[in-house]
Amino acid sequence: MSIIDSQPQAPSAVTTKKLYEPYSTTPETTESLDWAELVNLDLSTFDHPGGKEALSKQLKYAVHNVGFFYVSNFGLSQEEVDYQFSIGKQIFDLPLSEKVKYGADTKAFSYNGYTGPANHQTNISYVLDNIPKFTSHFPGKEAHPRPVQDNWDTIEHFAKAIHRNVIERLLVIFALVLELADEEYFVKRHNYETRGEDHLRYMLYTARDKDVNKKAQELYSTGHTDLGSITLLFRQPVAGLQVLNNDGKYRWVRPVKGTITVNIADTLSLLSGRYFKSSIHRVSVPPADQRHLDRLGVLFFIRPNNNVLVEVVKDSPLLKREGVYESLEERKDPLDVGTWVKERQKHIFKNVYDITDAGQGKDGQERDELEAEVAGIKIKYWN
Ligand SMILES: O=C(O)CCC(=O)C(=O)O
Ligand SMILES: [Fe+2]
Repeated sequence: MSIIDSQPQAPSAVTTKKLYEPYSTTPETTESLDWAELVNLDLSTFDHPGGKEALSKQLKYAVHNVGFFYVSNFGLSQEEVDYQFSIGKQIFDLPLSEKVKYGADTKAFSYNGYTGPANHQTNISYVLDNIPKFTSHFPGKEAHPRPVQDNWDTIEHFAKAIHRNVIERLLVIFALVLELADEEYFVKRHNYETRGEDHLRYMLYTARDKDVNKKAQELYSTGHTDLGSITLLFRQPVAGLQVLNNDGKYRWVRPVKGTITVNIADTLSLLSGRYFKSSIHRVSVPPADQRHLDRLGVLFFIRPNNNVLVEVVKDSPLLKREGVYESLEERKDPLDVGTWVKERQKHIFKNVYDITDAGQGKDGQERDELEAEVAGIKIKYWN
């Protein structure tokens, strides 16, 4: 044996990974469900000559009419994605007493940290742990439970790779759809180092009893739109997510291996004069062959930087042709994203979580579509 072979191995990212078994993959449902037909953007073509322009053509219909799509070939291996699920599983396997030590400050309407029973007195059907951007504006790993602390560097690498490989590319594609002269228009407004309330979320829906599901009208989460720019969903093959189609019916969004499911959210929609569709979606109890399974997700909620104004992008030839500028309502006082996000989070905590969150709803209450005005902007939500 050579001297080199007998040297102790320096700890590396790979040895750290061996701390956990990969999250076991679940068989797909065998039920025939009414699946939504969504486009898939192959991001490996982005840098080819004419690649991003072709991708913007491919996405044009979906951003206006559907609001949901997939992306594939985003430069991270399946192993790296699976590992994120392992971290999520380790977090939720911790005893409650451990998780609540890192609870989100829900009184300040903050999302960052653990939210679940005991630090938030609602009937929510899921638990989550949110991690903000890896910038100096937020506390570091000490603010998160042990599995996050132990994997801090891996999570940071993952989050930043997603920003570079997926978010920034999609933001260029959106600018191309709007035919903007500056294809970096949205990228500049989502600068990683600038303060923003983006977060990575590990999220778990625990399988529930038949009776509880019935009381909750067979839903894990009621219809809603997300409030940021876009949401990315890494998914296990447990069906549940549904998108409201233009025909007024919910369709299932199939979890497709090797892809990320993406949906457009309210703030990006507002920046486009509501031309981009922020889709209403919800989470159903899974189909019969999967409803005994816990459902774990790894999600990214992306938002523009806090200092960005919530105002419609000027000089888009597409928006001009579509008559979007003519239909806009004047806003007198400017609104920045930081204020808008805070007001929306407050609204969600007060009106959605505290009144009826999806989990179990309130006895006998209908799930109504409601309208409200938050920071002078009309929104819809569902009880
Ligand atoms: O769990 C899912 O599939 C979707 C979750 C979702 O819509 C949300 O957290 O906003
Ligand atoms: Fe959502």
